[in-house]
Order: sequence, then C-alpha cells, then structure tokens
Amino acid sequence: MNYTASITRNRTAFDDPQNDFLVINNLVKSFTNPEGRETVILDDISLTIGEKEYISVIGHSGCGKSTLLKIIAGLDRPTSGRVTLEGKEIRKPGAERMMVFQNYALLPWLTVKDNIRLAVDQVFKSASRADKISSINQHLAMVNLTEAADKYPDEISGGMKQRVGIARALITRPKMLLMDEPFGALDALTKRKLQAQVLKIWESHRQAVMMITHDVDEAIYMSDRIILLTNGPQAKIGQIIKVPFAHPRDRHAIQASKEYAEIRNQALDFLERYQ
Ligand SMILES: Nc1ncnc2c1ncn2[C@@H]1O[C@H](COP(=O)(O)OP(=O)(O)OP(=O)(O)O)[C@@H](O)[C@H]1O
Repeated sequence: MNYTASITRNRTAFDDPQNDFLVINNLVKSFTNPEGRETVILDDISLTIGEKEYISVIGHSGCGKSTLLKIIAGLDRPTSGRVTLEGKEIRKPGAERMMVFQNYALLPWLTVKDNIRLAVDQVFKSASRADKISSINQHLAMVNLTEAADKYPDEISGGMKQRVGIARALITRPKMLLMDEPFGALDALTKRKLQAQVLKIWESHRQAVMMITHDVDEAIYMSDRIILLTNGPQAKIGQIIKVPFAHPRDRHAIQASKEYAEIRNQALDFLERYQ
C-alpha cells in the first residue's frame, strides 16, 4: 500500500478540495454567565466538510466540541458567523442531520423496534406500514439487533443501546450524521467491535459524518480528517490532520504502517501541548 501522510496546520474554510457540503464560516460562540459576563467559547472556527467525508473532532474537555456539534445540529445558534448545509443556513434541527448521543437517549418505555419506528414515523410520514416494517427490520439486521427487537432498553447492554441509537439515526437516511462520543461509554472490546461495524456501514452508505471523540486511535481508524481544537475558552482549530488511508480500512494493516505512528504522534503531541 502506498500511504502518503500529509499533515497541515491552521487550514481554513474552502481549503478542502472535496466540495462545500457543510461550510462553517467564521463561527464564534459565546455564553453569558448569570452576572452578565460574556465568555467566548469557540473563536473564529472555519471549516468545510465534504458530503462523503468522515471528520473527527478532538480537543480537551470543555473546549467546545459538543457546542460545535449542537450548532450544526441546529440545537443552538452561533453568536456570529454562519453554518450552511448545501448552501442553506442551518437555523434549526432537520431530518437531514441526525445525532447519535453518548448516553443513547432511548425512550425506556418503548421496545428497541419501537424506538427506531418513532424516527421512521417522524421522517417518513406517508410511507406505507409494510415499507416501514421492512426498513426497520433491515436496519435492525444491519446492526445485529434482530434478536433484541422486542426488548426494552433496560433489558439490553450499553453496546446494544448504542447500536439502537445508530440504527435510529441511519434509518432516516440523513445527509449528515453527528455523533457525540458515540463509543465513549463502552468497554474496550465492545467499542472496537462497534467502531468496525459503524465504519463498515459508513463505507457502504457514505454520508458526511462529524464525530466527537477523545480517542486518537478511534479518530485515525475511522476518519478522513481529524480536527484538533485548542483549549477553551476561545478555542480555535489548532491543527487539521489528513488521514491518508483508503477505505475500506483494515485496522491491523493501517496500525502497522509508519504513517499511522506519525499521525498518532502528531495528534498526541498537539494534545500534550494544550494540556
Ligand atoms: N448553555 C450553556 N450556557 C453556558 N455555558 C455553556 C453552555 N453550554 C456549554 N457551556 C460551556 O461551554 C464550554 C464548552 O462546553 P462543551 O460541552 O461544548 O465542551 P466539550 O468540549 O464538548 O466538553 P467535554 O469533552 O467535556 O464533553 C464549557 O465551559 C461549558 O461550561
């Protein structure tokens, strides 16, 4: 395999040659505390994401990663700057952007199947009952949950709950998947299995992904670019690392390469510098 690592610093919007599917332009986000003092959390973030690109965002706790994701989801608004998806400004949540949360966010009184059905009913209001059932079954199978379809969330493991969250997000065919530490609450083995499963699904149905993670190996294994944020307040994009490995990826093959160690060290050095 011919890997060529290219590592760039301080790239800004429009630098990416892919396309301008999601464009974050000079985004600033501040919060005002109860005494009326304003703190700038995210400071002048500019970034362009391609429509089939998998992006990871890494940064120390509290730097503003979830805030950035929430703004893209339309759950919060920037203080200044703009975020556009296919040229349209994001002002509120929409079915073309789906979130996967770290703590699953399933409805405990609904079965696995019905948690997924809820998303289908909200997005595909006019689809026939037969089509909905067939799509739900297909997505349950995709994340290996067919056997658990009629169980309730408190009857299944954390890894299974996260697979329900992923199936629920994927079934609506969003153009962009927003994942906030999706594997953060899982044990090491379940985490590896689910990372591989999600990557395999993404490799066969590519869409734009922004995933927040604290795990450098996860970011390298899964993503096309890694966005490193400096510490808050006033966090900025400190560095962007392009991951040069082609998809589909084999974790062991890429980990054995010289480029993997190089990228890993770059990311860890950055995080150490901003401790
Ligand atoms: N609604 C809010 N009002 C006031 N301050 C907020 C609000 N939401 C977030 N913050 C502050 O903004 C900063 C960034 O928070 P955010 O949750 O985005 O960080 P994060 O990088 O995702 O952290 P972590 O890695 O720990 O999840 C924190 O200091 C947080 O206290």
